[in-house]
Amino acid sequence: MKTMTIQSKDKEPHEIKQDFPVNFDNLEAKAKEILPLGNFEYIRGGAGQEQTMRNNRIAFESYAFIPQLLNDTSSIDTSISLFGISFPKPFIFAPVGMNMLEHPDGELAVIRAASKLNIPYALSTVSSYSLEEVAEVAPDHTKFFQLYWSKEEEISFSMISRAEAAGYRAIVLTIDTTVSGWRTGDLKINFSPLSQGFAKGNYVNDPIFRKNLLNGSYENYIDGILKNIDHAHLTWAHIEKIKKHTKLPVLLKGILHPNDAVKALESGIDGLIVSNHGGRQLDGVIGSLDALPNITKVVNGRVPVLFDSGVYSGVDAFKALALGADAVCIGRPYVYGLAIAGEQGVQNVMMNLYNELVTTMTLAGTSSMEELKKVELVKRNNQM
Ligand SMILES: Cc1cc2nc3c(=O)[nH]c(=O)nc-3n(C[C@H](O)[C@H](O)[C@H](O)COP(=O)(O)O)c2cc1C
Ligand SMILES: CCCCCCC(=O)C(=O)O
Repeated sequence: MKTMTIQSKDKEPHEIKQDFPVNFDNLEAKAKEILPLGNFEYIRGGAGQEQTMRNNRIAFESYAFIPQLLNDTSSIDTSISLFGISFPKPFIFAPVGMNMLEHPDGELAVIRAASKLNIPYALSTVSSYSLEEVAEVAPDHTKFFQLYWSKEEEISFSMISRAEAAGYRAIVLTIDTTVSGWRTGDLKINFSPLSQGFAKGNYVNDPIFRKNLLNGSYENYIDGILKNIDHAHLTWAHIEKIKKHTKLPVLLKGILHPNDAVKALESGIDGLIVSNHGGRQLDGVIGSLDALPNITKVVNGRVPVLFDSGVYSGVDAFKALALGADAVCIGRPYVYGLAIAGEQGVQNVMMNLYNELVTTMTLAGTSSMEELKKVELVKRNNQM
C-alpha cells in the first residue's frame, strides 16, 4: 500500500493509505468482499423495507448550501467543546456492538484509532471486549459508555457504576432499541448477531449478570443476554433513577421528535443524539437530518445536540453541522474500515472524512464551527 502524510489543521500528521477506498460505496463494496455474508449484512442492513435508511440519504441529498467567498480560509479551526473538554475534530465514534464480527481486535482496534486521532469514543453495551479492557488501552482518552437498559435493571446500574469506575466520561442511553428492529436482511439468511458470541464483553464478568442470569454457567451467557436485552418497559420515569445513580452526564440517543427533546430537557438530560439508529430500528421514519433543525430549535443551545445516521462523507458532516449539530457521530463507515484494515482502516476512514470536511469548509468560506453554523442551506423536494 502506498502512503502519504497529510498535515491536518489540528497539527497532527496522519498517514493515509492511497489505495484505501475513499468513498462510502467503495468502502462498503470492499468490506463486502472481506466479510462473511451474515456479518456484512448485519452491518449494512436496516429495518423492514429500508425506507428509513433511504430517508437518511434523501435528507442529505435534498440540502444544498450556498457558499460565501473571499473569506480568509487559510487556517481552518474544526475544534469543538463537549462537557468542558475541547476536541480538535467535530466527530464522535458512534456506539457499534460486537466489533469482533469485523476484526479479531474489535473495539480495542477502534479505541486505539480514536485515541490517536483524539476523537471521543462511545463503547456499546454489547461490545466484544469489556468496558474495562477498552479503558485499559487508552485510560486518558475520552470515552462514553452506551447503555442498553436491561430487563434486569440491577445489571444496568452495575454497568453504569463500572463505567464510572473505569473513567468513562458520560453515559449514552439508547432509547430507540427497546426491542431489536425487524431486520429483514438478517432474517432472510437466518443470521442472529447476538448468537455469534461476540456480545459478551460487558456481561460475562458483570457480578449482577453472573448472579442473576448466568446461573454459574459460563456457557449460558448468550441465553442470558438474549433474555435480558429487550426492555420495552423503559419510560421517562427511569431517567430520574439513572440520573440519581450517576454523577456522569447522561445523553439520550435516538431522539427524533422535538416533544421528546423537550421532555429530555425537563428530565435533566445533559445531551441529545438525534438519530434513527441508521435506519436499523424503526422503518418508515423521518430522515435523521430532517429531524435535526426542529430539535436544535427547541434545545436552543441548552445542552449539546449530537447527530448521526447517514454521515458518509465530509460534505454530509458539513451539512449536519450547518444545521446545528454540535458534533457528528460516525457509524457504518468506521466499521467497514475496521473490517478492511483493523485499526489502520478505522484511522483511514476517519481521516478521509475529516480531510473532506476541512476541504469543504475551506471552499465554502468557513474557517470555524461558528462560521459553519451560519452557512445558508436550501432544501429541495427530492424524489427517489
Ligand atoms: C453494526 C452496527 C451495530 C450497532 N450497534 C449499536 C449499539 O450497540 N448501540 C447503539 O446505541 N447503536 C448501535 N448502532 C447504531 C449506531 O450507533 C448509529 O446510530 C448508526 O450507525 C448511525 O447510522 P450510520 O452508520 O448509517 O451513519 C449500531 C450500528 C451498526 C451499523
Ligand atoms: C436489542 C437489540 C440488540 C442490538 C444490537 C446492537 C445494535 O444496536 C444494532 O443496531 O445492531
